[in-house]
Amino acid sequence: MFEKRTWIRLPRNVVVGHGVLGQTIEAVSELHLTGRPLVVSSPTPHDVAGKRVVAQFEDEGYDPSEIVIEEASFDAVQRVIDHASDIDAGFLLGVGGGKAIDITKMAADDLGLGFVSVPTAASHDGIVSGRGSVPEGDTRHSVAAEPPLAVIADTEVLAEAPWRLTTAGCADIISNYTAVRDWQLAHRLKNVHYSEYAGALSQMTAEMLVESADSIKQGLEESSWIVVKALVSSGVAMSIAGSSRPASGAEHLFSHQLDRLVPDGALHGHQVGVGSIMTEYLHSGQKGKWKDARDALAAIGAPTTADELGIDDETVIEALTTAHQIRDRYTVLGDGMSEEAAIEAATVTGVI
Ligand SMILES: NC(=O)C1=CN([C@@H]2O[C@H](COP(=O)(O)OP(=O)(O)OC[C@H]3O[C@@H](n4cnc5c(N)ncnc54)[C@H](O)[C@@H]3O)[C@@H](O)[C@H]2O)C=CC1
Ligand SMILES: O=C(CO)COP(=O)(O)O
Ligand SMILES: [Zn+2]
Repeated sequence: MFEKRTWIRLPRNVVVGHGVLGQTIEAVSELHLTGRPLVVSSPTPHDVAGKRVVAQFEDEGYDPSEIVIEEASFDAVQRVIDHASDIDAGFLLGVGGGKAIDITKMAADDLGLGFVSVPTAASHDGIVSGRGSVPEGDTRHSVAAEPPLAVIADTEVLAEAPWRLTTAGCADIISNYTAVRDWQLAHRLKNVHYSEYAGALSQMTAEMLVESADSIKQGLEESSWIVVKALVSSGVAMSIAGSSRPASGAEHLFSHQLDRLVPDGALHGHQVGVGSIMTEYLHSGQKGKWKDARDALAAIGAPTTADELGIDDETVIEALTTAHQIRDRYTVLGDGMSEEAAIEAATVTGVI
């Protein structure tokens, strides 16, 4: 008997391009969201976009409220939930980088309210996904949450963000290669469900980004356009899979572990990029494709070494040898790397 079922949740409106922040009300009103909007952001995104979003709602006769959060934590999610309840919010808009968007996504999910994603940086592929990612103690939670009903990605805003945020977004996409390899490995060894569509979409997204590397240049708004479309595509792959598997393998475990060891370390995308050079080596050996991963990252100006991440060699080795513990996700790291093997992988690939 045929019993397969799937339920793919996707945003209804994905609005990308020059000046689209000015269409926020239009994109939202099409969704029939009612009640008070709550605009959630972090300090800089509040200044570059959050204030404008609030002003637009005021001009249109809504009664918006705002809250600025400083860090990604379950406490921050709770503060947003409490504030939303106090003001009787009708829907939430997350304005900012990955952390502000994840916090808002998770709060809206808990409250059962609509959520709109307004990225101010093309720095990660959570802008569209139905996942929220929050650290807690020794672990990292990647929790299912309703994806945004709408995404409003203004390339004018994204292009004015510090360039390193855009190269981080590129690296988050380039890491899809190793994420998919880990997923396929887990499928073969552990019978983890693998979606051919999600895997192929994720891989193709990385290929298209790498092929466009020559057009991804600082100061070109076109670059934000290319990167944000890749981030949307990667987020859709996660939605199809119903997990972050297509975009998060051992290179992400490595990065999450670095976040614990060095809380104010490097950007998420940059860390996963460097991680993917090493995990590609673990998959395919010295003569394998790790150089392609490194060259693709170097071509867009993303870090390829521990030094460029600003993280010391010992911490990289500690993160590599302990990354498998951070969550129950089978990858090429298996049940852990020995210190000698980690040093070998990091040295051969030039990471340390
Ligand atoms: N839910 C999901 O599927 C995914 C979640 N993530 C999560 O996202 C987070 C990483 O996101 P990031 O954006 O890298 O970090 P982030 O949210 O900390 O932002 C990095 C910095 O950029 C600043 N910033 C943002 N926009 C700016 C602008 N226009 N101008 C000036 N500064 C600006 C922020 O204020 C912050 O200081 C991690 O927690 C990661 O786990 C990443 C990928 C997928
Ligand atoms: O960063 C992500 C995909 O790029 C999300 O992955 P996690 O599930 O590992 O948080
Ligand atoms: Zn990521």
